[in-house]
Amino acid sequence: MTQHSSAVQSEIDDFMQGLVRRNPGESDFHQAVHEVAETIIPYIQDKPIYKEARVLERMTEPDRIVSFRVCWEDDSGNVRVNRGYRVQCNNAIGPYKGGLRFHHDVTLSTLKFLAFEQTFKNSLTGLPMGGGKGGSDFNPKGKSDREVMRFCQAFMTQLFRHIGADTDVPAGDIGVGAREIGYMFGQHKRLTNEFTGILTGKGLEYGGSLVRTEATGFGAVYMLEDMLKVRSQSIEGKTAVVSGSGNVATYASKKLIELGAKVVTLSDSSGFIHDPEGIDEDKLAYVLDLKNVKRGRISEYVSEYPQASFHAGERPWHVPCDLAFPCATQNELHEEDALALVKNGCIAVSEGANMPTTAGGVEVFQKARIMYAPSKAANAGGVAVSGLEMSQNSARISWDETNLNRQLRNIMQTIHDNCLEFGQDPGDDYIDYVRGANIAGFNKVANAMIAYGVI
Ligand SMILES: NC(=O)C1=CN([C@@H]2O[C@H](COP(=O)(O)OP(=O)(O)OC[C@H]3O[C@@H](n4cnc5c(N)ncnc54)[C@H](OP(=O)(O)O)[C@@H]3O)[C@@H](O)[C@H]2O)C=CC1
Ligand SMILES: O=C(O)CCC(=O)C(=O)O
Repeated sequence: MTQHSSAVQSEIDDFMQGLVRRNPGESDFHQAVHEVAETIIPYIQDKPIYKEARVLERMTEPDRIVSFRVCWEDDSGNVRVNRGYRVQCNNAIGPYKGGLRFHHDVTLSTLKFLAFEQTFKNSLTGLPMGGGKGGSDFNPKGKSDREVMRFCQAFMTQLFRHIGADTDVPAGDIGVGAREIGYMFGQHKRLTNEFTGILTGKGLEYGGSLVRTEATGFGAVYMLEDMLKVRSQSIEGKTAVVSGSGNVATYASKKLIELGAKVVTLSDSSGFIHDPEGIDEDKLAYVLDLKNVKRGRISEYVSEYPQASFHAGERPWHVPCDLAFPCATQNELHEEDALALVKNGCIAVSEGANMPTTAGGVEVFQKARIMYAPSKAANAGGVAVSGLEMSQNSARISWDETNLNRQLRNIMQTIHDNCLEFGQDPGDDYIDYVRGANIAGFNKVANAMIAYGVI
């Protein structure tokens, strides 16, 4: 962690006080902005153009937030009411772009932090995409397919007037996978009588892109592979601890297994499984079926594979490993977890989830000088392939898997190299990927905002 002069520190403190005053009680949003302010305010000290244009103040005030009632009927004919949102954070470099989250814990604070981080992440991909995020406090867990369908249709009936292929292109996130995207795309088509690329993560039969399903998890592993390469190391033979058992966790595990790592954990919100023999391709296929088809719990893994243990209500970070991949949700890796990882010899962390490590945890990693890739860089592969899905939809073409895999690999390499450019001090071989990602992401958005004048 860089020590700032007292003048710079007081500028950061003043900035954060103003942000907290304007956005009371939104702790996730404060956390995400604070991490950026800590690196961008020192960076712009000798760049008056950004300070005079108050670029950071403008970037932390979303362009627009829409909130709406979502009213639907459950299978018993009861009327249910949820709240839907779309946070359109910044469209300086392209249409708003970012996922939709359906989870009972969703609040405006969650979506504002996600939309803010998305703005930097999308800029890092090098593709023309602004930042947005949306969702609802609807919980798909335990709902029938018909209930999920009726909710998705009701949600899109409200959202459709705010999105468009050149305006705002949502996608999936927690609780929104292929099934939900299908229902929402179908409803949009019905409402508008248009077949356009207004969502990404679509099925391959109706405008989806190959490699999008795998992209976030694969990308997080590619990022770590590039970080290890700088230290002349590789993934082969390393033990990896992964959290989550959804889209990102399972495809990160798939790529890790392919590259010769031993993946020993997966988790969900009820606890984690530890398989000391390693989760191989067959076991992972079981998990994919369990989660995506049967919609079961990760604890069921131990009935199928009795050598594994289930740890109810716990997170996997105390299991010794070389590599850690938090791939479940925000703030799932706390300071004491980070201390345990470092103590047990973990050498690198790549964040598949968005902001999974608390500020205290990040400080532990940085003080220990282990390799640490923050989410806005490490999990950008998903939105990158979403950007490629948008390109394919606009051109009405489909690229093959080899082409898309190559583009994803190149984008992750470029993100890594940009972090390196802005994250290193002369004479110090430590790479601060947090600073590197923030500055590289900031530059493009800030320069576009300045080009537009005061708007
Ligand atoms: N999908 C994508 O392309 C991208 C996703 N991300 C981020 O990756 C993370 C995972 O997303 P994704 O895999 O798509 O989502 P999924 O819905 O497919 O899976 C989410 C996983 O996280 C677990 N989880 C959710 N909430 C909690 C919680 N409070 N505590 C513990 N575990 C929890 C879920 O368990 P349970 O089933 O018990 O809820 C599930 O295993 C999120 O942070 C998301 O924002 C980032 C970039 C792109
Ligand atoms: O693919 C997308 O547009 C969204 C991905 C996403 O939500 C994320 O990067 O957090």
